[in-house]
Amino acid sequence: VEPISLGLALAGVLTGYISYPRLYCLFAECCSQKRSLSREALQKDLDSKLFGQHLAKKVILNAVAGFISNPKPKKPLTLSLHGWTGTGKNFVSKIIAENIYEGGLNSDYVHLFVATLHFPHASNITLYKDQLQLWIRGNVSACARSIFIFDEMDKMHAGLIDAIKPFLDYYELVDRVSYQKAIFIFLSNAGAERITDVALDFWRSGKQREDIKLKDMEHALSVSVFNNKNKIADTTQKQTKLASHV
Ligand SMILES: Nc1ncnc2c1ncn2[C@@H]1O[C@H](COP(=O)(O)OP(=O)(O)OP(=O)(O)O)[C@@H](O)[C@H]1O
Repeated sequence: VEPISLGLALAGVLTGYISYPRLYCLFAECCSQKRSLSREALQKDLDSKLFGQHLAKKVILNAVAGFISNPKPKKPLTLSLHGWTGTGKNFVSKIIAENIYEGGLNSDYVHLFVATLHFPHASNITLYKDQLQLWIRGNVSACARSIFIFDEMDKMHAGLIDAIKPFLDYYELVDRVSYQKAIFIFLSNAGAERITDVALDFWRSGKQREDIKLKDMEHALSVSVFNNKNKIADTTQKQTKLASHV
């Protein structure tokens, strides 16, 4: 085989490989999922890995599976997870990410922000706002199904939470970009005391933990948020208002 013909053939194959997305996606991570999310696989993961969180499991399974199977969601999926440290909020976010992208938290399409790490100085709030909005816009432009996880929401400046708000509404386009397929997950310790109180009340009255219904927790969270007129409560109230699933 002549070197020139061989070179041309190789170039042809490479061009075909790069220009044919499905083939390319066999070897590299792609925004369009390699496998669509399986409700059964997510349920299996939640059941086998996440313990003692029957309410979170149910809400997360229905919300995530329902959202991913909807070809035209009207707004992004927004989840707000509350609880004491070490109760599995980051853990369950990882499970969600892994069920959508093989790379999980390491995927190019999954972005984790930690309030105290990424936005430490209240004096830089204007800069953070601009950077965060540009980051979200850039990444959703590149991949509509981007996942953004915000940890320590209770420590996040309320102004920064306001900066996320425009992306979460029922807009078809914001500055020519659609955010309707994106997923936003907010994690915080806020409301944890009330959640424990409810669990303790159930235990004292001889009921099973699994008897706790979502409405019991929703009521407890809203009471704890609205009764506290401090800064943390303000950010928590904003957080729960941002989310369609708490
Ligand atoms: N409900 C749970 N089921 C199974 N494992 C859990 C659960 N909760 C926590 N873990 C284990 O503990 C580890 C720490 O939990 P995780 O980081 O998810 O807590 P967190 O709620 O996000 O805490 P923080 O508020 O401090 O961020 C997890 O990586 C996991 O191994």
